[in-house]
Amino acid sequence: MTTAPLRPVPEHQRHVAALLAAGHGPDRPWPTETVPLEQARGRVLGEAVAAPEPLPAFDNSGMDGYAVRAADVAGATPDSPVRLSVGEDIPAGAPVGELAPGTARRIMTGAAVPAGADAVVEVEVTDGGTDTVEIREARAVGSFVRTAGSDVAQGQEVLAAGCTLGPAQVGVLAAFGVREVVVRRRPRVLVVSTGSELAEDPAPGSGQIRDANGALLAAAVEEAGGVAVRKLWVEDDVATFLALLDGELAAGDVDLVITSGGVSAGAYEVVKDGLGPRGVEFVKVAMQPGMPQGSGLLHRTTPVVCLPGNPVSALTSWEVFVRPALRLAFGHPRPQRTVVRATLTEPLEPLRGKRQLRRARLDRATGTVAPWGPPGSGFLGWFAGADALIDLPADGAPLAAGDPVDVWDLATP
Ligand SMILES: Nc1nc2c(c(=O)[nH]1)N[C@H]1C(S)=C(S)[C@@H](COP(=O)(O)OP(=O)(O)OC[C@H]3O[C@@H](n4cnc5c(N)ncnc54)[C@H](O)[C@@H]3O)O[C@H]1N2
Ligand code: MOO
Repeated sequence: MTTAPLRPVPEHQRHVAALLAAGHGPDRPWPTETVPLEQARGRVLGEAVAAPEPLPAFDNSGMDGYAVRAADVAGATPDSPVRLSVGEDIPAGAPVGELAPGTARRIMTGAAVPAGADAVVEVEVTDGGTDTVEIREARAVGSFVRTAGSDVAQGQEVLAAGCTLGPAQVGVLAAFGVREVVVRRRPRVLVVSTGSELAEDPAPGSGQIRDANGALLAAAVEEAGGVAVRKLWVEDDVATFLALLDGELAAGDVDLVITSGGVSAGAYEVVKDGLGPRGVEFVKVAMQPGMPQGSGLLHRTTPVVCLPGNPVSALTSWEVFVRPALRLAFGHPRPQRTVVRATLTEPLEPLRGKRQLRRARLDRATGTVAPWGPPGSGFLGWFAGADALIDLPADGAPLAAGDPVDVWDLATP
């Protein structure tokens, strides 16, 4: 058997990224949809939002105290306070009139500053009076007055297209009375697990296992900002597999197909045997885990990425090839995981000829990283206890405890 050279990881990353971005670009951006504000958290904003009104909408008090004319209290000191008669209270939410010259009005935080007032004196430097008030310190014009538009001016771009909507962004939209938001449509992903060993029954029979990859990849899709439209299983039968894919794609609601299993060198490689003749490319990438990979277009339009079946290989391949490419395609502002430099807690030996991604635990406080479990691709239990991947370049010198390494922080949003 001849062996083709392994494809370098960056080359396959570019390949998958180009595949997923095909058909989208500045002229044909990812489609958008309108969702209620309550469902917008975590979504990518589809178009910029300009402030429909100033924020705050009216001059209001930043303190509980007294609305005054600064000139009326200009000479106030603790030894020589100024006494003013107190007009009607201004609680927050109350409509407000004017401030008569030479008087003060009690005002609460957030209440509208009356016309004529140009400063608020906080209650702490007064005697708190309700008929008259003794003011013990002068305050400059504008003190504790939050002027209209001082946060966001009317018409100002408050959120840029392509940002993600977290609590602060959702909050500012609510402050403007925005009820619906235009967001990028979540990429719709069909997840297909392959393998006759996968049991549908709760109790697998002899030689059978449960489908871990379906749930794992559906969760990965959702975590990346996509939606796993359907999660299916198919046995190792090429005709059944192809019929299933053709039927699913006919529904027209799938942006990407992810398969797992059936891509290596065995006798029953359903994915490779079924999709190879349809032009999907199967290669070996210089990576461990995740060496065998497939990618191409189904029906000339829908990208398919075929991941290896070992669960650790499937998830690592997802992280390295699919997640960044998918997020880039639909315009997520942070397609990549954060990569940090951290100090190894124990020695590691890089592989010859393959880049290796080792499951690890990252201590973000101390900047240290501990390999977590063996390097083999069957150790899903160990992966479940990890929160990072140590990225070891191929052919590196042996690393000692205390050496710095690149680490992908899987906890990054
Ligand atoms: N002779 C060779 N054998 C293998 C090679 C090779 O180059 N030459 N590559 C190895 C590598 S590396 C990997 S990775 C695997 C990839 O295998 P496949 O993608 O063909 O996957 P399967 O054979 O179907 O399954 C592999 C392994 O994973 C389990 N599996 C599959 N699907 C699921 C699932 N949905 N949930 C849980 N576990 C799953 C499956 O039972 C196998 O144990 O090939 C090596 N072999
Ligand atoms: O390359 Mo495979 O994904 O290690 O086991």
